[in-house]
Amino acid sequence: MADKLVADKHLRYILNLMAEKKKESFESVVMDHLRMNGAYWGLTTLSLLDKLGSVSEDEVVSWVMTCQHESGGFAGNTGHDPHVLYTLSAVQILALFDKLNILDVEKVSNYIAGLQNEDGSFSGDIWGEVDTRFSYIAICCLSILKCLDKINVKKAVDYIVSCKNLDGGFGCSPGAESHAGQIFCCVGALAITGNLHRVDKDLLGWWLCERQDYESGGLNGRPEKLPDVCYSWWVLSSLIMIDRVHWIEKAKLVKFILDSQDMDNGGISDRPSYTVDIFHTYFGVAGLSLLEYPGVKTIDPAYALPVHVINRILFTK
Ligand SMILES: CN(C(=O)[C@H](Cc1cnc[nH]1)NC(=O)OCc1ccccc1)[C@@H](Cc1ccccc1)C(=O)N[C@@H](Cc1ccc(O)cc1)C(=O)NO
Ligand SMILES: [Zn+2]
Repeated sequence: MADKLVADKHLRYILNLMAEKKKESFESVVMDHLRMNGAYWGLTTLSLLDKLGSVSEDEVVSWVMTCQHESGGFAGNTGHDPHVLYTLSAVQILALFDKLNILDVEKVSNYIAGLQNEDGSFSGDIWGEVDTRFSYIAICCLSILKCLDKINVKKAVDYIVSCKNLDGGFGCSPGAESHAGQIFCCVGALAITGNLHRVDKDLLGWWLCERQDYESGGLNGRPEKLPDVCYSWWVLSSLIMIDRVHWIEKAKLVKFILDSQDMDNGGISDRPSYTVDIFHTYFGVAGLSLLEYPGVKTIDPAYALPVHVINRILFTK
């Protein structure tokens, strides 16, 4: 049982992973093709713990830039194919280091805008898979780059609203079942574009607060599923964006996350006494940030970046 966040252990866990990356033994962290996402998860966790200064900014930034494709999009690793998933992670990493100025913003924003379809939806890459995940990624990325005017926001919003279900939730496409991850994407995109009035906050708030497991205090992603630390982010950020976070028991959720830590070697797993990974370490710390845990910097629920980073981007020239 844990009674506090062992931040120093998590710091050491992440720095070891990054050091391992140098030895290219990447399998132990996240699959090679997800490396850009893994870097975003690790670096954002460091930033939330106010330890971003522990890594070499030049080394990280120059590696990120080796992943940019001629199309303007970013790949999950050097030489891989570009995809919006990795393009957002790359832009978020540059934002963390206040290095957006090194980007050819025109090229990156054209890559993303080029993936909007006639019906307002977005494809993830040139192969055309459509999913509301990609709507969120496109809107979040273009908003950080201050280029939302490059897409048809009205059509994008109308497409997202067409994915709203009778339970108040959202799925990956029209008629697809509600899932907390997709709900985060749709609510986040609506929040960024100032369209939260299109959400039925009480109906959705009810579906979301039902995700909390009475026994463990953890949150699951769908009815009947097991609670999982990463839903501390997908469900909680959605509840905060629609102003219904008081409908869950925060203290019990804090305990669920703290009990999922590896107290000796650092890292957080998807539930108590399982194997840790960088993905759940990030979403556990981000969840604690949303729960205002002491010593963790505040994260923005829509942009999934520290609030001081968002303020620097959106409210400076
Ligand atoms: C691709 N992916 C997932 O599918 C995770 C898997 C999982 C973790 N815990 C339970 N399942 N699921 C996930 O992120 O679900 C949230 C979500 C679902 C749909 C849309 C948006 C978010 C994880 C990676 C992962 C794989 C396997 C084990 C742990 C992490 C992932 O990269 N998630 C992305 C979001 C995402 C989600 C699903 C995708 O098909 C692609 C991307 C993310 O969080 N980026 O910052
Ligand atoms: Zn998980």
